[in-house]
Amino acid sequence: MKLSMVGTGYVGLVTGTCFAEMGNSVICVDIDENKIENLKNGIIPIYEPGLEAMVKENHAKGTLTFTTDIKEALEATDVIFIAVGTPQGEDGSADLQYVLKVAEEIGKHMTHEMIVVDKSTVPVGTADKVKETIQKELDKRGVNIPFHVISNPEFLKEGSAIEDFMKPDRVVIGAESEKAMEVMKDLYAPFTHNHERFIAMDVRSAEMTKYTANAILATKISFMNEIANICERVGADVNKVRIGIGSDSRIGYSFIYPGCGYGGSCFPKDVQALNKIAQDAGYEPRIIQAVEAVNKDQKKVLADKVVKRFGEDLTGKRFAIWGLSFKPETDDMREASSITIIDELTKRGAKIRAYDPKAMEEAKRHYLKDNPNVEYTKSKYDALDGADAMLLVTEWKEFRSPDFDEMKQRLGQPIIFDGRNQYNMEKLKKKGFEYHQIGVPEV
Ligand SMILES: NC(=O)c1ccc[n+]([C@@H]2O[C@H](COP(=O)([O-])OP(=O)(O)OC[C@H]3O[C@@H](n4cnc5c(N)ncnc54)[C@H](O)[C@@H]3O)[C@@H](O)[C@H]2O)c1
Ligand SMILES: O=c1ccn([C@@H]2O[C@H](COP(=O)(O)OP(=O)(O)O[C@H]3O[C@H](CO)[C@@H](O)[C@H](O)[C@H]3O)[C@@H](O)[C@H]2O)c(=O)[nH]1
Repeated sequence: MKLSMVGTGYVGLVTGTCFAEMGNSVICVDIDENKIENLKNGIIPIYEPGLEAMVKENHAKGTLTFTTDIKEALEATDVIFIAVGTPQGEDGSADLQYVLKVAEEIGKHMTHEMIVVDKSTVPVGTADKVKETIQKELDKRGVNIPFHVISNPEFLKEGSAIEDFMKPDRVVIGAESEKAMEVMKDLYAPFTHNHERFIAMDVRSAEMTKYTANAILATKISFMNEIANICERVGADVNKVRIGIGSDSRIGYSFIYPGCGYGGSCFPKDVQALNKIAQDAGYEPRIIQAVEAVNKDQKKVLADKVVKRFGEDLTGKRFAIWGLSFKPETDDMREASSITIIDELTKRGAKIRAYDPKAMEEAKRHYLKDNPNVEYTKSKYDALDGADAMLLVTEWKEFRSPDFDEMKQRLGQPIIFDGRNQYNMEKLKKKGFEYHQIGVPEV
């Protein structure tokens, strides 16, 4: 099939590349000239395991091409995906300006019948807005070209995006047009043929499915963080409670890991967008509001523990931070808990030495660029030298089994605040560490 992908970010680049890998011909479009130029030269804008090799291979074969010209893409293809950002607007709602701008461009330049697939996460009713926008442009041109707008929300996770896309739990398509639904079935057949994973529905339900999936996952995390906060106040250990409940298959083990809050480009904005969708429809969504409120506080919990241990004034103190990205296996810093934690510590006078396997450039360039109290180190151990404590914020694999003897030698004081409950409490205590976790009573 001949496809275009508008927006070559995490979703667009991964989706376009995976479709090309399955033998389709894909044109990726982005307004960011620098990004497109880099992609043409084999420079990948994001870190995502397995992506670079796949992009280069398909680009070399000519099945994956890059352009800033949507006109060229519209002329050469029959299906166009919209995969641009839908960031949080000032009132919490999803900002649709990028999606509608693409719709406008489609209406201005389409030359033949097109299937327009919305892959961005958008509020219920957006497909209608996309349709109206395209139609308005066609009317201005005085042409009558048929088109179908359908919804195909994306469920991939950063850090395992290729794997998630290649082996999806499900593919959700919302479409009113049978013709468009059949085209989508054919397109996704190589990804869904082993099991019945293709789920067809109406457009509005498909749009709502995406927000519901993210909101329930975020709810599990905030719920478990709340349980963790209760556990440590009543002398229970959330690590044991987690295993105790996960063994019930109705509850399950996934997404019940407590920690220093959820981040990323999706949960924070999508939970708030769902709140706004509900309010606009005249409903006050109390659970969803609580999920967001608990998460906001949870991002401060690790810093609160440091303050409780060292006092409000942290002048003259230095802390090592292990992990900056919002989760392992990505360089994405959007809404990362590390930003809140570092801000809480440095505003009280502390200095930070941070290490992350992939996200330090991103942190330096954007997210922590205005904070002069943060230094970056070449290795995880270098961050420890003389520090008053180490804070583990992101559970990268290389932090899972560190050399605790070297850590003890390097740290000024053998103190660890673990925001992801990675180590064995008894063993660390025997080695002479003071070790703090989330949801475990302080002794
Ligand atoms: N990141 C994820 O893991 C993930 C997963 C599922 C769904 N989503 C959703 O997918 C959408 C895209 O997210 P993302 O993380 O890939 O975003 P992103 O910010 O990484 O990428 C968006 C890209 O769109 C480009 N763009 C903006 N306007 C454009 C235009 N008019 N024409 C062409 N290109 C344009 C930008 O330059 C950018 O490269 C969002 O709605 C998001 O909520 C994201
Ligand atoms: O038990 C858990 C699981 C996750 N997290 C945190 O939750 C955040 C999000 O993690 P994850 O869901 O793995 O990453 P994302 O790449 O943001 O993926 C989510 O958001 C995407 C964008 O909408 C969806 O497509 C995915 O299905 C959905 O999992 C991270 O900060 C994690 O540290 C926890 O604190 N505890």
